[in-house]
Amino acid sequence: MTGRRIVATGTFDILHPGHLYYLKESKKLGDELWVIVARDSNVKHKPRPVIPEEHRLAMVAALKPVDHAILGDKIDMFRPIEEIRPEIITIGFNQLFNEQKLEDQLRARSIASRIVRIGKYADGDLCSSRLVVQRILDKRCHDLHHPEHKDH
Ligand SMILES: Cc1cc2nc3c(=O)[nH]c(=O)nc-3n(C[C@H](O)[C@H](O)[C@H](O)COP(=O)(O)O)c2cc1C
Ligand SMILES: Nc1ncnc2c1ncn2[C@@H]1O[C@H](COP(=O)(O)OP(=O)(O)OP(=O)(O)O)[C@@H](O)[C@H]1O
Repeated sequence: MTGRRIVATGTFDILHPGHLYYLKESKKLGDELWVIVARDSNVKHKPRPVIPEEHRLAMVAALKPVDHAILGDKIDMFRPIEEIRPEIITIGFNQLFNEQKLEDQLRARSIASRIVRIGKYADGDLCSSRLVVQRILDKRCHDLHHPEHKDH
C-alpha cells in the first residue's frame, strides 16, 4: 500500500528556514512529500533565479522532510500532478495562486487533489530568497566601498 502523497512547489532559489517550515508543515499532512521545483524558464513572476534549476533541485532533494524532488514540466504544470496523483497540494503563504481556481483547473483534468495553504514562518526576518540576495548585495557593496569597516 502506498502512503498519502503530498505535493509542495516553489522556486527554492536560495534556501532559508521559511522553506524548511513550508516543507515540514506540508509533510505533516501525509506520508510521502513530493516537491516540484520550478523550471528556470517558468520563473517570470519575479527576478529570474540566481541558482540554476539542477542545483536548486539537488538542494531541495537533500532536505529531511523531502521524499522525492523533481523538476517541473516546462510547458504543462499539471502533467507532474497527473503522474504523482497527490491527495493534497500545498500552496505557500506568498504563492500567487487562487485556491478555488486551481481546484477547478485540477477537476477539469480529472485530478481530485485538495489545495491546502500553509502559513508564514513566524521567525522570518531574513526568510525570503529575494531578501537574502538583497542582503548579499548590500553587505558586499558596503565592504567594497568601506574595506576599513569589514566584519572580518
Ligand atoms: C500544482 C502546481 C504545479 C506546478 N507545476 C509546475 C511545473 O510542472 N513546472 C514548473 O516550472 N512550475 C510548476 N509550478 C510552479 C512553481 O513550482 C512555483 O510554485 C511557481 O513558480 C511560484 O513560484 P514561487 O512560489 O517560488 O514564487 C507548479 C505550481 C503548482 C501550484
Ligand atoms: N518565510 C516563509 N514562511 C513560510 N513559507 C515560505 C517562506 N518563504 C517561502 N515560503 C514558501 O516556500 C515555497 C518556495 O518559496 P520561494 O522559492 O518562492 O521562496 P521565497 O523566499 O518566497 O522567494 P522570494 O523571496 O523570491 O519571493 C513557497 O511555497 C513559499 O510560499
